[in-house]
Amino acid sequence: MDALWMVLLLVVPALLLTSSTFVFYFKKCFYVGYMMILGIVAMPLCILKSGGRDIENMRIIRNLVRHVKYFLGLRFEVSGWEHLQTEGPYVIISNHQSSLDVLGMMEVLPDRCSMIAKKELIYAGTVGMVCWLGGIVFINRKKTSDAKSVMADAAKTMQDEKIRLWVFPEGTRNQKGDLLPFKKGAFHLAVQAQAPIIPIVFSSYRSFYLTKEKEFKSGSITLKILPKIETKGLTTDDVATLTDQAYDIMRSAFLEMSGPAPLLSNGPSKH
Ligand SMILES: CCCCCCCCCCCCCCC(=O)SCCNC(=O)CCNC(=O)[C@H](O)C(C)(C)COP(=O)(O)OP(=O)(O)OC[C@H]1O[C@@H](n2cnc3c(N)ncnc32)[C@H](O)[C@@H]1OP(=O)(O)O
Ligand SMILES: CCCCCCCC/C=C\CCCCCCCC(=O)OC[C@@H](O)COP(=O)(O)O
Repeated sequence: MDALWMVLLLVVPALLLTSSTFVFYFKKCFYVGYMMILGIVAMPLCILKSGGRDIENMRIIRNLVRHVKYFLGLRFEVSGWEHLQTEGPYVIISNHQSSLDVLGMMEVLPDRCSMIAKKELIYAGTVGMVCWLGGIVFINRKKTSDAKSVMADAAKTMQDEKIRLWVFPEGTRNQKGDLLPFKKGAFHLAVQAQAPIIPIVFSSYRSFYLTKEKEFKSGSITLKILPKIETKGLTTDDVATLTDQAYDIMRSAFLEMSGPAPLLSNGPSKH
């Protein structure tokens, strides 16, 4: 009987820990569960600091989230810090591979910067509530006219309240090894606010995080902050060119940092 318990208590966990599928699900569940717990901690702190929804709450969120990378075995290397030394409002754009991107965002998130997110995120329990408290702008991706009007309001707020917004121009998570064509919302936003765009490129996660293969190892992520793209004087007519310009710059940086894309059946096209 004792031997059976020995097997159950030592061998089974040892086997589980060497199973990459088990580690994958364990780390993912830990990430979601721990972020939910951090959400419980963040809520009262945000309410006490600002009394409700306020972009200043992002400082609390940033400070609370920054240590999570250690539990997941992730390291971030950031280059181009000087490009974030820009006064006033701007739009940050970055590629989007996974919800793990939140950890990288919190490494470099400037003051008075919130995000544009899909409206479904507000229902993600305590994380959703904290997103609301942090001033995240929620858009309905299925209704372009609604999303456009929310983003037009956001452009005005950026100017009036000197805030920055982070947008994922791919519009969805993507781990195909190349950037998806960019949606135009981020570029309309920057032109409407007459604010520069600061591109940030996350290197590929494929050396440590593979969703199909159920692998989640320790790994290192490079974040490259690129020089700002000015939009002063640009109008709606310039948005398509601006989108192409940002896409080309970010795609080159992504491929340079991450190696060439794996062969896809349909190669990337711009729009
Ligand atoms: C303590 C624990 C707590 C932790 C909390 C941590 C917080 C972390 C939060 C992290 C948040 C991360 C969230 C990530 C996401 O949710 S990504 C998904 C949501 N984001 C986006 O979708 C942004 C990118 N999408 C766009 O910008 C789209 O353009 C959109 C506005 C949504 C419209 O969609 P769609 O119609 O599909 O796009 P098109 O680009 O093809 O546009 C169609 C035509 O409309 C014109 N357009 C677009 N936007 C605008 C605009 N703002 N103003 C005017 N016109 C606009 C566009 O030009 C197209 O017309 P033409 O073809 O040019 O004629
Ligand atoms: C319906 C709820 C939305 C799912 C969120 C699940 C709960 C997550 C809880 C903890 C994780 C902590 C970080 C949360 C931030 C997640 C942001 C994110 O990555 O959203 C996905 C969105 O960019 C694109 O969605 P799609 O790929 O188009 O789908």
